[in-house]
Amino acid sequence: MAASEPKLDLTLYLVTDSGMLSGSKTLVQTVDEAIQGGVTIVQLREKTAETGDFITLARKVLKVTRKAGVPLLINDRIDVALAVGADGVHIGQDDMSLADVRRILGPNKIIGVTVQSLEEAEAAVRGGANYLGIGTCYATLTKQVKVEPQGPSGIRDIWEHVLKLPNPTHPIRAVTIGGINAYNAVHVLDSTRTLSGNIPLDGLAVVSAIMATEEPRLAAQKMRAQIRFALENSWLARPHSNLASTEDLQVVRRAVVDVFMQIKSGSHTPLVQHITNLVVINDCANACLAMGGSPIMVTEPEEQHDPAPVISSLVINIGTLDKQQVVGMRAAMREARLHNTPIVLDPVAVGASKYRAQVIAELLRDFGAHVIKGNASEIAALAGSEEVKSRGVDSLGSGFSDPVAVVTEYSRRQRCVVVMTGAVDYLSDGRSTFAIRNGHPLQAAITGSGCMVGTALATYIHSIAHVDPLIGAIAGMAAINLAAEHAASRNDVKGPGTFRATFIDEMYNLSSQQLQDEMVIERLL
Ligand SMILES: Nc1ncnc2c1ncn2[C@@H]1O[C@H](COP(=O)(O)OP(=O)(O)OP(=O)(O)O)[C@@H](O)[C@H]1O
Ligand SMILES: Cc1ncsc1CCO
Repeated sequence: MAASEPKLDLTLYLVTDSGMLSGSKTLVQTVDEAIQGGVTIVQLREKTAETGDFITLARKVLKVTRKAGVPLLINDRIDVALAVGADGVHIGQDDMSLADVRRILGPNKIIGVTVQSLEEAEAAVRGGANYLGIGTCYATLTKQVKVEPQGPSGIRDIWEHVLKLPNPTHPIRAVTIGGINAYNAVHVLDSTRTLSGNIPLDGLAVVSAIMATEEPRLAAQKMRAQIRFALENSWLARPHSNLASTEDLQVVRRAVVDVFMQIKSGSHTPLVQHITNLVVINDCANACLAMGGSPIMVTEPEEQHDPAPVISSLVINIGTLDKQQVVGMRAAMREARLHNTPIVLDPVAVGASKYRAQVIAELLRDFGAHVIKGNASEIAALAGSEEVKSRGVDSLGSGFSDPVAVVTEYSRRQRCVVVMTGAVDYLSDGRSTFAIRNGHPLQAAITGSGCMVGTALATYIHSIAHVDPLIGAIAGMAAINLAAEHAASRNDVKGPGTFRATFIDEMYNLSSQQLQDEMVIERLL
């Protein structure tokens, strides 16, 4: 590329659509302000414009992009790109072939290609595309799509595939497109990281998130902040779980006790939002308080926005699911994602009905979670295993023959911490896997002991930026199980009823010294 031409930076890629403009600003103003807010590359897409009008518009936009040193690509129309001297073009599968476009534009222009399958992606890379627009991530009104939205995991499959191609002639870059906004940006970037190597996409492409707002500069700034978080601060971006992955178990134990101490000492009181089931809601609120957190059970969809900035962590538990509750869960998870608030997902009885399975699949596709916690049958249902069956909310039988492989593999696939409860609890972030051998059979004799584990995890994993989710999860799991052991050993506990009340007392009484001395933890991977 000639020195005077702008550098290809795909971090925040704006695709225009003049049909979406809010009315108060022209397309040129919108692009200008969006660039000031942090857009790094612009594609002018005018599907219905007459050639002359398209060229006039492209010249005006080019002035703005050149001033900012940002590349301008023209969608589909090689003639328009040539006429105005744009920096390149973006083509789809139905447009002129990549080889022809390259021949016409020469080696120095940027050519991007929309790809929707492994085959299309491979062909575009082999044909010398400068970048791929991998789509469609989510359903959108912007463009009539012929292929079903693939969700982040489908996008990741394509990204992973192209990065594995032997001997590419140039570095492979890619963005994804389709329904991306500031709410899902971090989730999309996190969950499209390759399974081998943890390599993120180069950026995200947006249309309506910027074009349809009154404040394109602000919208672009928000997107940039989210992309920066995902690429630099999300726990998947950090040299991940460096604490949990140290060989020295003493280091892990100390980190766990530190996380516990922060809450116990009162130096931090996490505000733990729950949208949980009707059976356990009161027990979970009391457990949260007893551990040093502050519970807040906000469920109404319209009410999710206001408290969101001060929520420390969010528990989503589908125990007594109803349609209206799902709307509230979606609104809460959307806000949590915007604020990078850790989400603990408890897929209660997910194997019991197709409805539950569908709700969980959609929540995971659209928002993901930082922690998924379930008993063996719930994890089996999610991971697509037939090995462990459920009966209602309970897991049947003795569990998996290889629980470590199951939790580790599922955690890798979901890009989150997975906690599988039972007589032995397994916790994994996909790289390190631990067992916790604390707890008491009386926990299985009261309802909601699994749901209270969700509360405990969320209480200790109160900040994605400051707490390693696996360390926080170990702290929550060990603390609640030690409380159960202490309660069960008391003379005044005569059975499940007195155990239930005493269990809360012992969560309140547990000291960091007891955690340190009595936690039975084993590294399995
Ligand atoms: N036999 C046992 N020995 C020790 N701890 C146990 C035993 N059974 C369950 N637990 C503990 O109880 C807690 C809940 O785990 P469990 O697998 O029973 O959850 P669950 O089936 O989801 O519960 P629920 O549906 O009642 O909420 C975990 O902390 C686990 O360690
Ligand atoms: C019994 C029960 N049914 C739905 S949720 C719940 C609480 C334990 O998971």
